[in-house]
This record gives sequence, structure tokens and C-alpha cells, in this order.
Amino acid sequence: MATINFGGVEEQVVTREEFPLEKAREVLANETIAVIGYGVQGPGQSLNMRDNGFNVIVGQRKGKTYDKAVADGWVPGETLFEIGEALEKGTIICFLLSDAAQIELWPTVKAALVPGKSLYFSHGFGITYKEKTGIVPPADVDVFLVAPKGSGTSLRRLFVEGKGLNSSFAVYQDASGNARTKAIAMGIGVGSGYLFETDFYKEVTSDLTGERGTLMGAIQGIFAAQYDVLRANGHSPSEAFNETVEELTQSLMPLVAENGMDWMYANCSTTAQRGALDWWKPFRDASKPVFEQLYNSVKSQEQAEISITRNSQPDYREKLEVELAELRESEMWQAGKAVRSLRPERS
Ligand SMILES: NC(=O)C1=CN([C@@H]2O[C@H](COP(=O)(O)OP(=O)(O)OC[C@H]3O[C@@H](n4cnc5c(N)ncnc54)[C@H](O)[C@@H]3O)[C@@H](O)[C@H]2O)C=CC1
Ligand SMILES: CC(=O)[C@](C)(O)C(=O)O
Ligand SMILES: [Mg+2]
Ligand SMILES: [Mg+2]
Repeated sequence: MATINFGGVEEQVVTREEFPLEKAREVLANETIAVIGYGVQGPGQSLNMRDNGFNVIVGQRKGKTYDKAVADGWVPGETLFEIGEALEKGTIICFLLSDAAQIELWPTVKAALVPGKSLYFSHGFGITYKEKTGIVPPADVDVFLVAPKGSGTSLRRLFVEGKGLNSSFAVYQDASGNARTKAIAMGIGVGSGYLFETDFYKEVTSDLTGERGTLMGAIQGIFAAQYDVLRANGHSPSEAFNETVEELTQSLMPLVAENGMDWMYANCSTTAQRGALDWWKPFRDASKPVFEQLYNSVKSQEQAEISITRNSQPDYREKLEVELAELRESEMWQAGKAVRSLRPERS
């Protein structure tokens, strides 16, 4: 573990230097890694591990996603199987169905978990909310997680570009005495940048907060609020979208990603800097109560309950699509579509 000072707080993290890919390959040399589910994380993690030289198979039910797996180079009967067969062949079972679907498949997975196998998650959800999910693994298997901090789509794209997302890892059950090393090896195998340690509860609690907050929920909320105010005051959709979203994603966020907020500020006008420095605190103060409400709703398991109930309905995909279409068809995102089509690299 390397000790890194994160803003004055020292933390132990695992880097690729101290745990190189060759070591990860050695640790998992005798394992058959079965990736169950080929939705978003499934492809990213399985393809990265395959390209990294691990022994990987995919278990996916027949249908559109199964065909996608074939198109990605997984060979039926060799590296691609129905879920039951993959569960039988795998020694590390990567449970990468959606969190709600994991509940339904759990009895099947549990039956395949003979002593000596490992159960791998990419979220603390199933285990933390075990009273709701019924996911209680047998005592004689290792149970750990590696949670890439980003979409499986980005995990794959960055890997192909020679970059990597950071991931957290956690051990819930160490039956073999080697669970932690296996977890880290899996983390390196899926293409993580560095790995930081957590536990299942902290992973799910921070993750549910982040995705409902600044990463996805809050960002759309704040975009919509500013866009609406600009439009209500007579600004065109094009002007409102550029001033709300396009400039942020194309110009300013890459600067934040590169070198932090003050660096982005420093590359803007003194007029902008004066205003931003004066206004960020009112925005923080206005939104903090909502973040506190959100955190409490995660902590009380209300968010888990909602997620399970809503995503277990037979028509949840159709309903999600209706809500996504509402976003897509809103004036702001339709304006965005037009703006994107005019980016110089697209014309
Ligand atoms: N989407 C992402 O990028 C991230 C996901 N995670 C976690 O990774 C895990 C997997 O999530 P996603 O990749 O988003 O999953 P997903 O929602 O894309 O679904 C994965 C697969 O589940 C299969 N499936 C659904 N219901 C099924 C059922 N009843 N029986 C058999 N197969 C079924 C689908 O065919 C699909 O291949 C979850 O624990 C999630 O929280 C963690 C980090 C990011
Ligand atoms: C991409 C990710 O890490 C999220 C937002 O937590 C998720 O998809 O669940
Ligand atoms: Mg996440
Ligand atoms: Mg998440």
C-alpha cells in the first residue's frame, strides 16, 4: 500500500506500480473468472480482463445482449455460456446483473457457490441491504467487491486509450485468507487506475449519494434551473444551452479535470473569477440542505427500497425509457442535440 496525502489526510491506496498486472495475473492464474451479466459493467470489465490476459468467461441469458457479447468476440460454448453453465465453470463469480435483478437470480447463484469459490460484486448494495435482497452468501466463500468509479462504458474506453478509472475495493468475507489479495488483483485486472479501500456499507452509501447528487441528479437539476431562468428572460435556446452546458463540458470541465478548480478559474477572465468566487458559496449553502436530505434518505435505506421496488417491476425498462425520453425531448437537451451537431469535428 502506498501512503498518499489527500488534502491533509493520509490514506493507504494500491497503485499499479506496487501491484503490477503481472502480479495480478499470478494471483488469479488458477481462477476462471465468470462475468455474469453483460449490461454496462459486464462488457467493460470482462473485455478489459480478457485483454489483460486473464481467464474470463461470460454468462448471459439469450437475447440482444447475448448477441452483443458474440459481436464483442465471446465464443458460444468456449467463453460465452448461459448463466447456469458459467456459474458452474467459474471460480470467481462476478455478479454484474442490475442490483434489482440480483435478487431474482440469487438462489441460482447461491446454489453454485461451492466452498473455495469467490463471489465478486461491483457495488455494496446486495450485501448491505441483505434484509431486503436476501443475498446472504455461504460462509465458506470469499466475498469482495471492486467498484469502478464510473460507467462501464468509460472503463472500457479509457482502458483502450491506455488510461484508467479509479476503483474502490472491499472485503466482506475472507474464507480463504486470501480474499483481499484476490480483490486487489481483480481491481488491477479490470483496468483500475489506483484502488482505495472501503467497506460494503460505505461504498453503497457514498455511491448512491454521489449518483443522486453532483454526478447525475444535482447536475441535471442545476442545468435545468439556470436554463429555465435564461429562457424566461428572453435568451435563445442556443445561447441558454451554450451558457449552461456546452461551455462546461467542452471548455471548462476538461480544465478542472486537468488541474483543479482554481486552475480553471485562473484561465477565465477576472470578471468571471470575481463572480464565481462570490457566487459559489450561496450555491453551496442553498444546496447543502438538499444534500443532507439525500444522505439521510440513503442512510435510512429509503433510496434502496425505492430502487428495489421500482426496478423489480416487469415493465421497469419501458418506464425508465419514458422518463429518459422526457429528458431527451426537453427543449434544453433538444437544443443540445443541435449544438452537438454543429461541433466542428462533427461537420
Ligand atoms: N452501470 C455502471 O457503469 C455501474 C454499475 N455498477 C454496478 O455493477 C452492477 C451491474 O450493473 P450494470 O452493469 O449497470 O447492470 P445492467 O442494468 O446493465 O444489467 C446487467 C445485465 O443483467 C441482465 N439481467 C437483468 N435482469 C436479469 C434477470 N432477471 N436474469 C438474468 N439476467 C438479467 C441483463 O441482461 C444485463 O446483461 C450493479 O451492481 C451496479 O450497481 C457499478 C459501477 C458503475
Ligand atoms: C457509473 C457509476 O459509478 C454509478 C453512477 O454509480 C452507477 O452507474 O451506478
Ligand atoms: Mg458509482
Ligand atoms: Mg452506482
